[in-house]
Order: sequence, then structure tokens, then C-alpha cells
Amino acid sequence: MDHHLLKNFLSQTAIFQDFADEDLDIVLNAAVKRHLPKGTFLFREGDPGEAMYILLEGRTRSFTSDNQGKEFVFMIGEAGDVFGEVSLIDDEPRSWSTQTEDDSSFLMFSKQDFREALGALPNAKDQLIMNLARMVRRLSLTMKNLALLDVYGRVRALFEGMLTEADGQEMISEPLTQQAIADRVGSSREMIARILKELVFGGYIRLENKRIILLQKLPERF
Ligand SMILES: Nc1ncnc2c1ncn2[C@@H]1O[C@@H]2COP(=O)(O)O[C@H]2[C@H]1O
Repeated sequence: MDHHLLKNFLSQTAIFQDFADEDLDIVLNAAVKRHLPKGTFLFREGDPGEAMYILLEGRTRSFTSDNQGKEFVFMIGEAGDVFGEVSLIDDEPRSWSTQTEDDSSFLMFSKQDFREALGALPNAKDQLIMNLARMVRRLSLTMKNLALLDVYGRVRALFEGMLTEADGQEMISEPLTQQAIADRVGSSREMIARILKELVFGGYIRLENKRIILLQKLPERF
């Protein structure tokens, strides 16, 4: 992407959407473009925060894990999402790990450039606060689902948030393994295998190359 396309891209991200043209130049001049192959860690939970990233292309997975390797995936990041600003704001370690799911490219801002750009751009702080507010809301919803829904309810909420329409069919076009579903709802692969089997048996879904086709609305309860 050249400078003009990058500016256009930034102006459509949640964090830089209302920036004046010359402010976007300041932001871009502070950034370095990085390409990271699939499976690269942007950072690991507990690392010191050295940089902030904006995803240009590709996908990321943000998660926390225990020392047995069990993971809980908080979010799948897409183009325009921001990663790593929290540690640059509060100087505390990274709150979770983020890894690329595909070959991905980013704009990277070092801690120092991030702070200088913030100082030079009066509305940057407001936008960051808005972004933090979105994070809190997202986290509240995740907590609510974990606390109040059973595993089937969390699977249903996950699927409903991922459904898209293609060729007159509702489906989840992102290929999902049973383990990936388990990691996103805080359950085990075995439990997810059981739920999927019952949903197929009940005529609610069809599985096709790790993709899920919705045949009828998922039941409230299971
Ligand atoms: N609740 C959340 N919703 C979305 N993104 C988050 C949330 N919590 C943390 N992050 C992002 O994940 C990053 C992990 O490293 P940092 O703590 O530096 O900065 C964090 C944010 O960019």
C-alpha cells in the first residue's frame, strides 16, 4: 500500500477515523511497515510493551494460556484492529498474547514514536479512550457469556456472531477446528465434538470442510 492508500485505510479505522489529513501524515511518518508470517508472536503475555501495531492485512489471535497449554481466545483480530496500546499507556506488561493466524502486515509504532505522536495530536487521546471503552464493553460481554451461559449457550453466541450469508445460505465461512471452537468458548475439544454431533443429528447444521452451514435457527437450549 502506498502512502495515499495507507492514509485512506487509517481514516477508516476506529482509532484514526476523525483525523485531519495532515494529522494522518504525522501518524504515518511515525509508523514502520512490518510483514509477519503466519504463526509469529506480536508479543507474549507478560512481555514488556515496546510497540503498538495496527493490522493492515491478515488475521491475528489474541489469547491467554495456562502452564498446561490450555488457551482461552479473547478475540480474532482483523484489518484495522489495534494491538498493544495498553502497555504503552500504563507501562505494565502485555495483558495477553497475540499471534498471527495468517501471513499478516502491520503498521508498527515504537513506544517513543507513539507517545510523541499522541502529544502532537490533540484528538488522539480521545480516540484512544473511545477504543479503551470498546475494549471494556467487549470484555464485559465475554465475562457475561462465561458467567451466565453454559457451554452450548457460548457456542451458540459464538456461531451467531460469526454467521455470514453466501449463495443464499447462512454459514460460518472461517474454517474452524473443534479445538479452535473450544479455545474460544473456554471448553474442551471433546465437549465441542459432542455438541456439533448433536447439532448435525438434530438437522440444525451441516459440516463441510471445517465450515459450518446453518440449516435452521439454533435452538435456545440443548
Ligand atoms: N478487552 C479487550 N478487547 C480488545 N483488545 C484488548 C482487550 N484487552 C487487551 N486488548 C489488546 O490486547 C493487547 C495486549 O497487549 P497490551 O496489554 O499492550 O494491549 C492490549 C490491547 O491492544
